[in-house]
Amino acid sequence: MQTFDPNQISVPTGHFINGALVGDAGAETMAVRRPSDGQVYAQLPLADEALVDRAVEASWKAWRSSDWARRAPRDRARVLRRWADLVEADAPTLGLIEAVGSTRPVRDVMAWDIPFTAEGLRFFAEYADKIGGEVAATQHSQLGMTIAEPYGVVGAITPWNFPLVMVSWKVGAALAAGNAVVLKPSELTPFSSLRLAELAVQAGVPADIFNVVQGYGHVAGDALSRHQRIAKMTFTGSTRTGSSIMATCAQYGPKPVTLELGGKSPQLVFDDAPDIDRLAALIAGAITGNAGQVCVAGSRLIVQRGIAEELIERVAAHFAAHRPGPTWDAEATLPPIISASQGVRIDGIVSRAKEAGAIVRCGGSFADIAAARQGGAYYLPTLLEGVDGDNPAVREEIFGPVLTVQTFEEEDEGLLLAAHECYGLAAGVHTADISRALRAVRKLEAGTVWVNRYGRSNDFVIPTGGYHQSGIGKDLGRQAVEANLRFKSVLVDFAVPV
Ligand SMILES: NC(=O)C1=CN([C@@H]2O[C@H](COP(=O)(O)OP(=O)(O)OC[C@H]3O[C@@H](n4cnc5c(N)ncnc54)[C@H](O)[C@@H]3O)[C@@H](O)[C@H]2O)C=CC1
Ligand SMILES: O=Cc1ccc(S(=O)(=O)O)cc1
Repeated sequence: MQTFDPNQISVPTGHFINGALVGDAGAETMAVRRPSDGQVYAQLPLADEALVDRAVEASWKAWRSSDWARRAPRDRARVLRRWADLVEADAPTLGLIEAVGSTRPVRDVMAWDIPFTAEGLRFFAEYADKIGGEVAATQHSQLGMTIAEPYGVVGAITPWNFPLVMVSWKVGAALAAGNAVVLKPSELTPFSSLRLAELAVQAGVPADIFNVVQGYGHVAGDALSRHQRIAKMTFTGSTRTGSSIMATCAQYGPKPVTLELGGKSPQLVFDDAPDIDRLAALIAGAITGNAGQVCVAGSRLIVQRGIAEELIERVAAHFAAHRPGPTWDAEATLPPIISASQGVRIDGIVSRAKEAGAIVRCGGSFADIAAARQGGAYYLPTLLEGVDGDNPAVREEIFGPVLTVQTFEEEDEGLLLAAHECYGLAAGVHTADISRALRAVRKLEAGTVWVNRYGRSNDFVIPTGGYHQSGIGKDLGRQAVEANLRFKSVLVDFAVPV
């Protein structure tokens, strides 16, 4: 059953500058495809350096001349809350723009992405007046203090896997702290952020305080990172691109970066893990959700031998039960891969994994369904056994529904397997033994450790971010707001006669 007709959805296109959609007559454009069936559904103007400069200069002028940074934080908070309300009210439009152009099934967009976008904005609104400077312990004739101040214009570059949610996390934190933002969304999912920007203006965000430029990463994203008026960059995406942005920020600044990057997150399961049925569903869901296109996807199952076969069998049964299909198919449970080339990349890693000894327990190929024959890419949930730490499927971020399995006998052996040579984004630990769980929490080198659960709740106060090559800094939490503030030290000598 089809929940909406993708051919009936029209999307806003262009850049968003000075509170309105902006075309760019004569500019190069790109055909944007629906991931679900590979069909071109809109054209996107591509920003060059001059367009990026125009958007950033406009934001900088607005930041200097409007009262956005100077008004009481609670007044910014009120605008963000209104924005959140508009996002929820606009779900019938915003949600369909998101679902038609991304890998997010419309059911999930309405139940998760829209509420998470709105609640994320509310969370940052609540923090707007909660973070301040401090009074220092100085001699009594002096007053020493720090004052929290916004940076100015923050540059944000976001990925395609959760287009709306990622934008709300980056932009919400920066605006709450009193910054202006110029956003470059992924060129693969560019449109929902335009609608979000329209709603921001309706909510009362002053013109040019939130601008959006569209285009390729190596052109528009690079121009944004290099721009002299961009005081800080925040990015989510691959480790490779994050490193390149950081190098650019060092060369053209230096300016600070927040980077939320790749992962290869382990699910460490002990023999005594509670409720094997629930656990199997959780392990399967953590790698098939959004077809594995999640930075914190639980992509490596590391399981103690006593429970291994029973768990693997149940996880494989969940995998086999999936029904791939377009984001508008009400019965589909597995969404598409974002693009044909990403599909080829996933299949390439699986092929190399097999050459290196991996045994395919299930999946291991594209799904042959009608939407795939039209041009969508669907990869079957894949379970790979017989892998060691050198196998490409264990080492490389796949960003698809591919789970590797490794088994162990002793706790230390399991913890050793869970450690990855470069990534440290998230980890799951499953055991009924609280001491063992806490030992694992201490030993795992990961930015987030979930015990007997996996994945985010709506506790936005818990930050997300990686260790090692999985990133620098945090999205969400108090830390995300702090990362959008700089602290000025002030010392007043009031013993001086004036
Ligand atoms: N951590 C996460 O949530 C994500 C991780 N990835 C990983 O990255 C792999 C490749 O996917 P891509 O879409 O190519 O990721 P990417 O990291 O290259 O792209 C993410 C964003 O960065 C921009 N970008 C690309 N090159 C840039 C540059 N030189 N300067 C500034 N901005 C630039 C893109 O336009 C997009 O907006 C995936 O297979 C996956 O492993 C991808 C998306 C999200
Ligand atoms: O892929 C992006 C992403 C998804 C979820 C989370 S978390 O569950 O909040 O850690 C973080 C990033």
